[in-house]
Amino acid sequence: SIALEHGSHRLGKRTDEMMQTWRNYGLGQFIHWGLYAIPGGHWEGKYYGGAAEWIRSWKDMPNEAYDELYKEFDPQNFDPRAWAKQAKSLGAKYMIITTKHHDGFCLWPSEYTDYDVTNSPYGKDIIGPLVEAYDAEGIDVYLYFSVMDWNHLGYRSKLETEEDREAYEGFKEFTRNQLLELLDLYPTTKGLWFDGTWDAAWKEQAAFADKLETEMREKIPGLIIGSRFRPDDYGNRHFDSNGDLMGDYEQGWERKLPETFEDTKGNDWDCVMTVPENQWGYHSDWRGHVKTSFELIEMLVKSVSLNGNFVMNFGPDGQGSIREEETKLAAEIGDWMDVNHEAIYGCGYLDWKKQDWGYYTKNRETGKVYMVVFNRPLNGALRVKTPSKIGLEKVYSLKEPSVTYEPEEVHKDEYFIHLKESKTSKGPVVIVIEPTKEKQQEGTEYQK
Ligand SMILES: COc1ccc([C@@H]2N[C@@H](C)[C@@H](O)[C@H]2O)cc1
Repeated sequence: SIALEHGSHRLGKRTDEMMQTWRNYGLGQFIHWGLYAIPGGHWEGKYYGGAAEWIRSWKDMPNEAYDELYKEFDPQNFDPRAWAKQAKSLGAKYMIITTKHHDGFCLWPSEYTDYDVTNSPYGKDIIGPLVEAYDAEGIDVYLYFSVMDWNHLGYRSKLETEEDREAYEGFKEFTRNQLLELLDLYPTTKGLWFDGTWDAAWKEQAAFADKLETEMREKIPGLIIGSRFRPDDYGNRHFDSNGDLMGDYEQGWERKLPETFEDTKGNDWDCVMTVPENQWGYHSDWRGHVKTSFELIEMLVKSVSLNGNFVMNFGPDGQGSIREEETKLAAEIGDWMDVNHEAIYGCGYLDWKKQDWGYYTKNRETGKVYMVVFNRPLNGALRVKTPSKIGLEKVYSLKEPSVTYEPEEVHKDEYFIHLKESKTSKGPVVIVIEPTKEKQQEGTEYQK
């Protein structure tokens, strides 16, 4: 292997309490909110087809016009307790909030820049009340932070001249100051979700990022930081030059999902997902495919079945309101979670053969197996193939445990479970299997 000073510092998974808690979340809420929500994907009557939070990079909108928007930021409808209550009913166990997106505007009162909420008409901290409201609902808070910062004069995407390098040193110090400031101001933060770290300039900062990550972890022991923060000695991110995972979990699944367990390399991971095809910040005119609650529930279940967390994005509008499409989805998904959360929280991958009817999840604590059925077979028979020596002790409906099933053994270690569930149930049906304990191989019995 290649000698690295700033590569992965840990082989294998973190097994501490905070990471176990993270692993068992299942469902999270992403919130993208900032100045970009004011134009909402339009400028001077023109429609912007890109991601709304990237409108500053649109040729039809001058940077100067965007950079004046902070003078209009006054979200009188902002109600953090309402947001937190909605997230609770959705069933989210954690929330990731954009403290600073690529535009550099800070939703918290930062000592290190004037480009923050205190200099907007709104004038008050946004992050603090959000952290408080979500903590009160028992939803863990994580802070999204973009290293790339279009507002800071020292930011560079690449370091070509001596002047670049000097300016960038100031930018690095500014970045460190802001991150340590965030952890001081919001000490109940459980982790950081980094973005904007693909630039060549940042990829040269292995030593700086490594030291800073260590400092942040010292400030909040157990802090959870994904693979997207630091580059290794050769500028490799997510996986170091030896192929080992950087950070505590893989942060590579943005608007896409792994297909197989092999795709996850057995690591912890999260998938962050937009409701439309590609809008994180508020866009007032969603075009193209908007996902239904069935699609989002399937992505959630698929994520959990492959040992990942699924983080659904919300983009509040410029006044601080959650749009009606997201409110409707939160209610629909929440209704399904009310009945079926046992198949999500604390669950993960089960190594039984994947079947066409849907996904298995396994509760890590109890060993209970959940069949989440998205595709009812025409013959109503759900095929289950277990590893040899594992039987199906008890099988019943999660929603109505009095509805039990007698599996029909159709081959060795292969069964049909004949669906009885009423077709009226909205969303996928979940069947619980309590598998028989693996029978001891002969001779392995310890002497009594
Ligand atoms: C270069 O392509 C992208 C795509 C999306 C992003 C940001 N990551 C998502 C989590 C959103 O914050 C999006 O703006 C950045 C660069």
